[in-house]
Amino acid sequence: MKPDDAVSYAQVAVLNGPAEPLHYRIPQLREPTARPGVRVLVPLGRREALGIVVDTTPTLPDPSLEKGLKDLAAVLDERPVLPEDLLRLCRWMATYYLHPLPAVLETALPPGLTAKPAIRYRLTDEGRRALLGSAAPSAGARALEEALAASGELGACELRDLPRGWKAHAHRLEEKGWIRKEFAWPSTQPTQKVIRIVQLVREPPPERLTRSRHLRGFVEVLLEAGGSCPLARIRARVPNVHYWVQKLTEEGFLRVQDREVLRESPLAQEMPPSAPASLTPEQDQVVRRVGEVLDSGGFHPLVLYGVTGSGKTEVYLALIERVLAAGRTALVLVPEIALSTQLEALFRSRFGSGLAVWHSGLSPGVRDDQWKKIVRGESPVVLGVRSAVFSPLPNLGLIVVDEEHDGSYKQEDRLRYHARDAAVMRARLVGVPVVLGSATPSLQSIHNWRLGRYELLRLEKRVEERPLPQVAVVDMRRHRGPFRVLSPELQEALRETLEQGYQAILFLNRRGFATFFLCRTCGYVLQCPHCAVSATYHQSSDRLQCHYCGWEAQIPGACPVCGKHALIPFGFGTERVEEEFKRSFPHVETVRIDRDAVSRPGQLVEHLNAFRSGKARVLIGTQMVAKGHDFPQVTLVGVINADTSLQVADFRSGETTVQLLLQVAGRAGRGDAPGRVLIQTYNPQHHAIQAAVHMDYLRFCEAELTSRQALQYPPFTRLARLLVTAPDPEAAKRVAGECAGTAEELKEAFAADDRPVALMGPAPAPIHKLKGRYRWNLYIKAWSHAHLQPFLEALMAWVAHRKLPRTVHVAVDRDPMSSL
Ligand SMILES: Nc1ncnc2c1ncn2[C@@H]1O[C@H](COP(=O)(O)OP(=O)(O)OP(=O)(O)O)[C@@H](O)[C@H]1O
Ligand SMILES: [Zn+2]
Ligand SMILES: [Zn+2]
Repeated sequence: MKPDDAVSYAQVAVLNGPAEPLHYRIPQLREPTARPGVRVLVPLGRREALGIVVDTTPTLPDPSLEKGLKDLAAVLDERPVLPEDLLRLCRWMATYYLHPLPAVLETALPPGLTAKPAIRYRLTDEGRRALLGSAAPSAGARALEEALAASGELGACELRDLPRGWKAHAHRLEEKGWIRKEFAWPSTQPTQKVIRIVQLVREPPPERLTRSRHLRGFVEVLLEAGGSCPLARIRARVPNVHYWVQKLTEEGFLRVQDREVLRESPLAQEMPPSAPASLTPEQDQVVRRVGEVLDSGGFHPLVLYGVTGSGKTEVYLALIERVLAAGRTALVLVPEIALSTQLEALFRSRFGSGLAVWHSGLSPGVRDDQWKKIVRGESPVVLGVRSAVFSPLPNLGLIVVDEEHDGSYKQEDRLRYHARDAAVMRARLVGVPVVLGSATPSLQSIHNWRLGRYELLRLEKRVEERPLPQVAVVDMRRHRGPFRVLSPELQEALRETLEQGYQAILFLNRRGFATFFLCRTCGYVLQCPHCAVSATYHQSSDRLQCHYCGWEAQIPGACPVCGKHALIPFGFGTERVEEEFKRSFPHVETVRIDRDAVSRPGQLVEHLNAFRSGKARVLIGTQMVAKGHDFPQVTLVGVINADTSLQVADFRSGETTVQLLLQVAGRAGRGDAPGRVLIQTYNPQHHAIQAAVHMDYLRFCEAELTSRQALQYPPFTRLARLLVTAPDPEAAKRVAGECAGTAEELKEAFAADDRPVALMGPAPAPIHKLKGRYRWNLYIKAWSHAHLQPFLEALMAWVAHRKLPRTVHVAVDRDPMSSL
């Protein structure tokens, strides 16, 4: 029974329901009780929907809501699936990214937890006795009772076939305690794995052991295993094991227990725990400083600016060990699966089964199990990509964001969140330190350090006195033909490196063979029919492919515009690099890593292993190979075309180019031999390229910040993008125009209020058409978050009120990283 002062209203975010949470009455339910973070079933219109309780209150904010208020239909969890801090994080994200809260919660939870359960009714013992002879009031009720009496339990299929009236009766029977409602997640809840553990409670007397050889064998296996072991292990050595288990259990010598086995990441390797290396003085200093911060408690953002190969990972490990020793938990984010698989082996060797891994390469079943381990506190360390920021770690003590500058942390569809920013917010909500590590920290983090908001910690040297690599530029304006792919300088360097027995990485941020097909007669470029981008040619499949929507086609014999047979391939990607390399070095084994060559994480690990073991001597790849990897035998890195990221019309292109170049350069010389880097470019004097050559990141940042300030770009201002898309080009243009008109009016009102806001656009997005939808951008700039937030809220309120056609979408991209 509920005490009188108990809460009686729940605010529920209804999945696939309205953007705003709805109120429901909490009925005098039996256990479990409704509280924030649990899943519930609620009536919504004529259906029953799944929701998450986000708040409970004793009164309604507005008494007039009472009318028409409905009861929660069922509470599905005994313990919250979302702990309090995560719920707060989700609410913050819904506000900040102007995204419906139910959709945010759906992003935060593993897929298995957001599916709607099926209902089953089961007859209780009491019900079985009472039902006989009870008078059912309707045909539906009678049918329900008969069906229950016949089978004892009814699932969705059987219930569907019952005549009307059974629902109300089921409710009555449930109130009386005659039937019990149960929930099952049939399709998404993968079958659980269970193992049977046998435990020796006391040893059988020696005279019995001497009498039976099998019993002796049975007990020996158990004793060898330290008193308990999986039944399967005994079965392998002793016949008739079930007979013995039953007999010994009855006599009180044994105890049998079923234990749920949680599935692990398929990429995890079990390795004996490795002893931590002794830290370098620099590493030690950093660990001590963060240790102080951990001891004093509270939110504290730190930037760990450590050059490539300075041993940041070892610092993270030492910090995590401290956190674990204090009985708390730690979360480590990495930008990509490729990096997760490298760190996973290392982390596993230190933390064993205390490590949970989280990325999209895991099957839904494994993800559900990792989630369970985390919630139960069985995995105090979580390593994962972007969405791991939602790991339900209890008692969180530290968050680490590795390669914090990396653009992969930004999700570019649906909920357009930045996992690094979300991680910082989570650390703030929980009140713990957050370490943002990188050899090339984002300008935003450098800016926050200069403002005194973040503390900067540095690792200026590589471990073991290893030098940073020598970087040189190859001016590609002098080279023609195949030399445009591999310049004579790079070929010479490759030859030397391979002769000395070392390895090389060739980096190009474009996959495929040729990046476009041009008609030599009329100049037409073959395009994807669904996107306004040129189609890439893939030689391995001899087909054209769109890298944005996946469209594929044969190469047309003639130009679709002028009909001449004059189509020729231009530009090149990783596939062509591999071919050119093979032409010059036919006997050298290579491995290619890009999204064509590795379609699943298992393959990625295979390729990385082939390179690590030395079976492959040269690694060719896209940005998947550029960062974080630690291959000690690599002494040469070749950047095939440093200009690809400079060509992007974006105020961040300088920053991303330097970061990319320094990161990929940092893969060279991480072992005993020094490394060197050749950067092929058509813009040798560009300041971003020069900064990479001189490895002078901080000076680049100073210059770049000065120019950003002059131009009033982030991080000195706050930016949002309104992205309007529609299948009809006119509709997209019209709605973008209307949004801009409303934004103009709002701007006036804000200006009158001394809250200046600037607008840019509307303009067609650089990729004007994507997956069959036309796209328009409107940029909104403000000088503080406090001004931008209400502006965006007002604008989106107008959009919601305007009731646009269903096919037109208006999305907010907060702190946009991409202008495409
Ligand atoms: N104290 C130490 N003594 C000896 N070797 C170390 C020490 N700390 C780290 N290392 C080794 O140095 C190498 C580089 O370390 P790590 O991969 O952590 O670099 P990083 O700082 O993360 O670089 P990047 O930014 O390029 O990812 C690894 O092989 C690691 O095992
Ligand atoms: Zn043509
Ligand atoms: Zn396309």
